[in-house]
Amino acid sequence: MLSYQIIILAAGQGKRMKSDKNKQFLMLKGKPLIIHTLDIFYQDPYCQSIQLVVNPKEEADIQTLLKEYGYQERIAVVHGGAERQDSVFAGLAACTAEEGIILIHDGARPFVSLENVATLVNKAYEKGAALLAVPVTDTIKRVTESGVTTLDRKELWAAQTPQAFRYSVILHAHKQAKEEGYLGTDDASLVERLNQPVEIVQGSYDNMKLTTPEDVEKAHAILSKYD
Ligand SMILES: Nc1ccn([C@@H]2O[C@H](COP(=O)(O)OP(=O)(O)OP(=O)(O)O)[C@@H](O)[C@H]2O)c(=O)n1
Ligand SMILES: C[C@](O)(CO)[C@H](O)COP(=O)(O)O
Repeated sequence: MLSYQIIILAAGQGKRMKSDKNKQFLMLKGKPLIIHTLDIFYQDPYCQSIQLVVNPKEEADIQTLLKEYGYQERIAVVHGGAERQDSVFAGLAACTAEEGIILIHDGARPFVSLENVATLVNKAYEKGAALLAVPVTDTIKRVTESGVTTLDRKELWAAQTPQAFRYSVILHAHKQAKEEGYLGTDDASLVERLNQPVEIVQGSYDNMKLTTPEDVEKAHAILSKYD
């Protein structure tokens, strides 16, 4: 098994969660969301280092949490930017070893399995870029000025994180996107637009991102399965 570095993103505003505090501080079964996510990678012996990207205004609260949960080794706190892509770029710039495999993961996805992470890392090593994704279960309509059409569901996958890359591949893709003013909704899309191969690794529907208040109930249900 190969080791990897990971960038964990927690510098967003969590606006869609409509909560009084940022979503990474939301308590799930007595523990903050961001700690649930960190727990996963802290127990992985193949995780060499963590760049935790945060909003500078929340750094003090994050540092308090890291101290409380004893997470101070192998972790560096980095300041994020206005867009998710800016935060990833800050994380990439802060990576210590500028080679090997780098994972990029949403702090708001606390249920990824280490089994899926291991498959993903191997695939990225082999192909340069890979992401976890799940087949879309809805019927998806494309709505444009010329009307409504139905996309072929067999071809549709919902992108998740982690997404994994050889460091040189993702750094180059981010630099190109920055230069050209391109803003993507994930990191794999920055590699795709350079016509470089990106592989899908089938993940789990449990690897949800907590985005809206309804997701908190779903997250509690997932956690209950492991009680
Ligand atoms: N400028 C940003 C924006 C997002 N993120 C992180 O990227 C992940 C996925 O983003 P999303 O769920 O969209 O989070 P927010 O941007 O915080 O949510 P919202 O769009 O509702 O404000 C989150 O863990 C979030 O903290 C980040 O590090 N920096
Ligand atoms: C990369 C990602 O997880 C894709 O699902 C991303 O964080 C999506 O963010 P969004 O703002 O909820 O599209």
